[in-house]
Amino acid sequence: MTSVPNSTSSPSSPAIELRGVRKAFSTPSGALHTAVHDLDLTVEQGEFVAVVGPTGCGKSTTLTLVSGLEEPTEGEVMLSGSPVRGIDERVGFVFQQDAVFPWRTVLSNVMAGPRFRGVPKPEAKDRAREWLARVGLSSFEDRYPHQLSGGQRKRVALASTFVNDPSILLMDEPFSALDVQTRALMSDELMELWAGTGSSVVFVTHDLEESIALADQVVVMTAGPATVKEIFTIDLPRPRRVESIRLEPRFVEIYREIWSSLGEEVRITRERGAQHAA
Ligand SMILES: Nc1ncnc2c1ncn2[C@@H]1O[C@H](COP(=O)(O)OP(=O)(O)OP(=O)(O)O)[C@@H](O)[C@H]1O
Repeated sequence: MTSVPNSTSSPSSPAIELRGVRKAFSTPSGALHTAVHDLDLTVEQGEFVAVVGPTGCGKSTTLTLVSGLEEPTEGEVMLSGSPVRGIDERVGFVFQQDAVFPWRTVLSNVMAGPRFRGVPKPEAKDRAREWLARVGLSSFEDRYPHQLSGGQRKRVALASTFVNDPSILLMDEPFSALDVQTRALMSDELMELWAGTGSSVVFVTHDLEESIALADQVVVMTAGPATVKEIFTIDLPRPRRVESIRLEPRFVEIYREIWSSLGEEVRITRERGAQHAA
């Protein structure tokens, strides 16, 4: 997989654009399985977009296409106006599993990205320490990942991503392994870290409350193979705090609206599952 420099980017183009995208995988039996089809999606520069949809519909596949880890079978994926060709240095990832090196200290983990990108060691260390301070882990820099809590490991993963100054951030259920309270705290921290970076975020989640609390737009995908069913603009003011905003009447109203769209797709997926089981 090649790493592509960002010399052809255009600041006026959308950060991410998928046009008429289809992705089919070949299955072990030799058949083709279409994961996403007719997918058109635009994420503007600096926008936070959450993607929700029933299980197995194609949300992660959509992210892997944007990341350059997979190529579309049909259609185009563009980042800042230029087609995606392999993994792009402008893109940062945070997944459900913590992408940390278990044999490296916290500081060394956060320095890894800048070092890989050729930043001299003293500067990489300064930048890593700055981000560790932002995520409240300055006094943990000499620990190893196994000596941290799940929330702390997630903070290391966030610091390790933000330290590379990504213009695009792809997040695939990053907080789903955490307990409910830590999850809400991490969402608040993510919003604080993201504010002012100008980066565009695509955040995949199963949690509709989380998606509304975080995003500018919530994209509802259909039962698989996925396409975009509906896009909801979240007109809640920022800054937001997850625990208080979810009690606001407007939040509850938005939740109902989106659930009436998403719930239908979830039912379709469940019924299909029941038919397979029958
Ligand atoms: N590499 C692959 N080879 C074959 N099929 C795949 C591959 N990756 C994904 N799929 C299939 O494509 C479909 C979409 O998968 P994907 O992981 O994108 O769904 P998802 O919406 O992220 O699921 P979940 O919500 O459960 O995490 C599924 O039916 C899955 O089995």
